[in-house]
Amino acid sequence: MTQHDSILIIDFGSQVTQLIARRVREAGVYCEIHPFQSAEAAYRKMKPKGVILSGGPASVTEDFSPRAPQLIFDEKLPIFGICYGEQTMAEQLGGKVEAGHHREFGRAFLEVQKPTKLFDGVWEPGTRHQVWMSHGDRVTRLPEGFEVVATSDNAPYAAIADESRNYYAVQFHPEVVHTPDGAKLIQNFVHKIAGAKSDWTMSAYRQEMIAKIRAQVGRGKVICGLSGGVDSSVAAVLIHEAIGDQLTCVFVDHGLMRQNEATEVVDLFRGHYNIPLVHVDASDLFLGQLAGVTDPETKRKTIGRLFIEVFEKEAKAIGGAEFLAQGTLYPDVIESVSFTGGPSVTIKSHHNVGGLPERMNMKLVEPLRELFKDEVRALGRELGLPDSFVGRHPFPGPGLAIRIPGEITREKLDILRKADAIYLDEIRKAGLYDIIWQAFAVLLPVRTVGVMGDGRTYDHVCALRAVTSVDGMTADFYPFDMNFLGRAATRIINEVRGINRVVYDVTSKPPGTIEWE
Ligand SMILES: Nc1ncnc2c1ncn2[C@@H]1O[C@H](COP(=O)(O)OP(=O)(O)OP(=O)(O)O)[C@@H](O)[C@H]1O
Ligand SMILES: O=c1[nH]c(=O)c2[nH+]cn([C@@H]3O[C@H](COP(=O)(O)O)[C@@H](O)[C@H]3O)c2[nH]1
Ligand SMILES: NC(=O)CC[C@H](N)C(=O)O
Ligand SMILES: [Mg+2]
Repeated sequence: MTQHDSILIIDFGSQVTQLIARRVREAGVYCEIHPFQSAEAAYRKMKPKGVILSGGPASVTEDFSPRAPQLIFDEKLPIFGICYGEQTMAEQLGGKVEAGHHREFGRAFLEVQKPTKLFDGVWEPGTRHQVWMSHGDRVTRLPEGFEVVATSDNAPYAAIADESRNYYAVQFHPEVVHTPDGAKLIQNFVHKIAGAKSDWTMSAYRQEMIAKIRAQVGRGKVICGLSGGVDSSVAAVLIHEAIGDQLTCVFVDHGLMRQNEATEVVDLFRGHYNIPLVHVDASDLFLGQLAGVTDPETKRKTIGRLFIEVFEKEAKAIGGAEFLAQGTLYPDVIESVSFTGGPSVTIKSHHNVGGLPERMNMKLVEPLRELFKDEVRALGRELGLPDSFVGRHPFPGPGLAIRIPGEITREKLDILRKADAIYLDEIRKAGLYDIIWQAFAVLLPVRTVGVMGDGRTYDHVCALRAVTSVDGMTADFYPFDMNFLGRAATRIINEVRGINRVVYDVTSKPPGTIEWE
């Protein structure tokens, strides 16, 4: 891979470290997040132009709290510390931090005291700006060479700088949208202070990945599970561009797809691409094994196992394949090494084909593992994928199975497909599809009494869900206007036999999850 100018982000476990990476990438600069424990090795490998230290839950006043590797100071790199990053920087360079009695959470106002390269073209001395804070500790003595460049009511050292060494640190979080000018400060750091060039473009990425895939795969054969979702479609098209017909895609119709989805995905794909695509109708297999299953985890595990069976069979049918392509994204990679990980509980076993390669003895091809979802979409556009693929809402691997709490039957699947199609149709007509991150209908295992045409009905309840999100990790319910909801509900009840009541889900994540199971 050609060497890009890059920024190393050292993670101390903040909930929003990924946002720092997004802001740096938006500035056109390649970056990687590494936990503080392995940051030194990452530094040696990456040779970054600058380092950003993230926030984190620990307190530098505690024994054995995390520190940045001494190497980054010895190497005289430009450094930008954020929150915990400011605190550990201050401590490591000879200043002092105290566990504060002045906690600040949420919105705060910053008073700019002095001009700095960090504020260049963004903030003038003497002006006030909204920032977002989330801290209990604070810096109480500056290390030598530093001066205060901005203050807030509860953080006299809200922004500090040692311009001669290119060291900058802030107590607030510039990476979140609640700091409206934060992205510009991060841009100033990566461009004006660290001097990194904006060479992180999807067209460069495409060329590099093609070379990399060719080098990895050689004359080998690759199979790729194609769902019609953004990630697997982009991965398939990119790999095909690299190795042509050494790639075979497999679309598994498990009978849990939305209305017309199987034909649409297969037609659209075959219509646009000359990529060998096997369409497996496995609905009898999946629905048969799911009969009588009501427990959400058992459903998910059954589906995961059957996916493996089907892939194994298809790989054999093409005479074996040495490689399995997956649309793994950067957030998946980070989560699996996350510093905050600890003994976390399993909320739900997300279906993915992660278990496949070991069982099938295959090597992984993961051309998207350095990208965020929005970058995958940009790469998809760069590759000329139609909007019908690139702009699609995510759809879970287990499909409608996890949108029918309780037992799954063909009849319930039919009812849900119709309701879901009407709901999405109304969303498109209202021009909301691209604003909403994900929307779908859920068929509840509850029947209620209604009256239609003077007759009594006793039918299912349908719940509608729509969320806004950035990456699916957290989400808010979408605040539809009541007229919209009324319109969608009326159409569903009138047009779908089997549903006589519609409700709207107003739960955010957390505490809810996006899917119901
Ligand atoms: N019906 C399917 N047939 C074949 N492979 C599938 C199917 N459903 C899921 N997969 C595989 O599982 C992977 C994970 O699914 P996931 O839904 O996370 O990604 P996606 O469908 O590619 O994109 P999106 O998240 O936008 O839906 C896919 O990339 C694909 O390889
Ligand atoms: O490929 C997938 N396999 C799964 O098993 C799965 N479960 C949930 N999802 C999708 O992930 C996002 C977050 O969902 P949850 O808040 O319900 O965990 C949402 O976008 C969900 O649709 C899945 N995707
Ligand atoms: N968000 C943070 O980085 C918090 C840092 C530190 N834990 C504090 O409370 O001050
Ligand atoms: Mg999907």
